[in-house]
Amino acid sequence: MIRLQRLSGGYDKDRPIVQDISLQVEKGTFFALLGPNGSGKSTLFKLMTGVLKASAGDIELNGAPLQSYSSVERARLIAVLAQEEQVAFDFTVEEIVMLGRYPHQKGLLKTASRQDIEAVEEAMRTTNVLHYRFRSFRELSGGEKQRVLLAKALAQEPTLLLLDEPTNHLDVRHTYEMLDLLREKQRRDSLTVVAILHDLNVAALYADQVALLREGKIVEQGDVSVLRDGASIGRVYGVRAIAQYHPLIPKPQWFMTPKPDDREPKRAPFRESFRLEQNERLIHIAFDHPLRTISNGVNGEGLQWIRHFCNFHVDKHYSCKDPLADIRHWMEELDIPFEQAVGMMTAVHLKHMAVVEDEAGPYQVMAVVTAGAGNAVDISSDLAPEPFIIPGTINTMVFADAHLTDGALVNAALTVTEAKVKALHDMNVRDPRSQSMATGTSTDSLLIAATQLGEPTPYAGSGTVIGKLLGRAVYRATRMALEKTRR
Ligand SMILES: Nc1ncnc2c1ncn2[C@@H]1O[C@H](COP(=O)(O)OP(=O)(O)OP(=O)(O)O)[C@@H](O)[C@H]1O
Repeated sequence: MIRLQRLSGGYDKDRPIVQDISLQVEKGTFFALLGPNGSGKSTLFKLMTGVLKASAGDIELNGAPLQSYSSVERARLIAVLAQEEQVAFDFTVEEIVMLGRYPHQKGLLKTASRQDIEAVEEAMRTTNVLHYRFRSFRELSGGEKQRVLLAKALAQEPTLLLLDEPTNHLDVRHTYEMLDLLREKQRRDSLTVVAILHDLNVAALYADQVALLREGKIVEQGDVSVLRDGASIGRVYGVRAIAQYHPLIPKPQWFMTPKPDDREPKRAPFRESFRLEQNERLIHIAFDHPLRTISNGVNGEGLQWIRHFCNFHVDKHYSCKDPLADIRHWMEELDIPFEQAVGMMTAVHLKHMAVVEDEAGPYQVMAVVTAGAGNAVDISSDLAPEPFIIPGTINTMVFADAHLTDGALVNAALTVTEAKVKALHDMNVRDPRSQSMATGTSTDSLLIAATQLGEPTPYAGSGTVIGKLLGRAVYRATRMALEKTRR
C-alpha cells in the first residue's frame, strides 16, 4: 500500500538525512519504525507525507506515485499524529477532532455534514474523550491532548495512519488502551498503521513488521522476531540488554541491564550466606541475597530470583484444594515474603531431612532432601496415573555456588533427576501397583538455585564438574533421606 524505493532526503539538498531507504507496508499492517534519537525517523515521516521533498528515490501510495495525488487527496488518505502538535487558536476538543474532517468537506464554507458529525462522534467515543468534548484543548494534560489528536486522526478516516510516538505522555493504561484500539482499527477496518516508537517492548507486542534505523539507514527489517537478536539491538542503541520471550505470548521483550555497580558490598562466602532452620512444621533456608532459581514449587514456580526456600510439612490427609493460597497464608504467618520464596509441601516428617554439602573446583553445592516412597511410581509402567494426590514425597532442593545459564539450570534439573532415579534404584524402591522399579513418586518437587557468582557455565550435565557435584550430592541426600524415613 505504501512503498519506498531507494528513498533519500532531508532538510538540505546536499546533506540527505535518510539514505537509500526501501520498504513496503502492506494494507492492514502495523509497521513500527524504530531507532535511536536523531536516526531520521521523523524526517522519513516528513518525506512520506510530502512535507519534505525527496532528493532521490520514489514513494508509491496505493500503486501510484505520491506526487500524483493532490494535497486534498493525500490528506484524505493519510492522517498524521505528529510529535508536538501546536494548536494556534483556543479550540474545544470537539472542534479539534472536527478539523480531521476538513479534507472530506466540500464547498467554500466547509460545513459539517451528517457523515462528518458521525465520524467525529465515533472517533471521540473510541478514544474515550467524549466526556471532555466541550473543554478547551489547551487546558488538557499531555496525555489527554494525545488522545484528542488521535481522535482527530481517526475522524479523518484515513487508509494510512502515521503516528510519531503516539504513546508519548500516556500512562501505562492509556498506552495499552491506545495500542489495543489501533490494533482493533487495523484488524477491523484494514487500517495501515506506521508508528515511530521508542519502546521496543511495545513495538514487539503490537507491530507486525519493524524497521530499525541508524544514522539514516535501515539496519534491520522484518517481522518482530528481528527484535530477538540481542547483539544487533545492543549495537544500534549502544546499551547492555538481553531479549527473552514474553512468558504468555510468543513476542520478544527486552530487559535492559544497568552498568555493574562497583560499590556493591562484597558477598559473604557461600556457607555464611544462608541460614537453615528446621522444625516440625518447616524447613526454611534463607539466603542473604536472591538466587537464580528454577523450580516446580507450589509457590515461586518457573524461573525466578528467590531468597527464601521453604518445605512445609502437611498432614497425610491434607486437602489440596488450594495449595497456593495455603502456602502463602503460612508464609505470611511466618513473615516470609512469598514474592521472594519457593514453597513446597510434604507429608514426610521434616526431622528426616537429609543435607549433603560438597565442593569441587570453584563450586560448592548443598542438597536438602525430604523423601518418602509411599506413592512411588514407575513412570514406564502401563498403569494409568492415580488421581489421588499426596503432597510431594521426594522434595529436592539443590543450591549451587555457581553461575548457571538458564540452559544449565535445565541441564542441572536433568542431572539431579538422574541421580534421584539411581538412588531409588539402589534402594530397591518399587511401584506398589506394578511392582517394578520406581523412578520417582507421583508428586515430587525440585528446585535448583544458583548464586550466579563466578564464570557463567552453559552446561551442568554429568560430563561437567558442576553436574557431577550436583548429581552426587542429590544421590547421597536422597539415599540418606529414604533410609531415615524407612527406619
Ligand atoms: N528542521 C530541521 N532542519 C535541519 N535538520 C534537522 C531538522 N529536523 C531534524 N534535523 C536533523 O535530522 C536528523 C534526524 O532527525 P529526526 O528528527 O528525523 O530524528 P528522529 O529519529 O525522529 O529522532 P528522535 O527519536 O529524537 O525524535 C538529526 O540530526 C536532526 O538534527
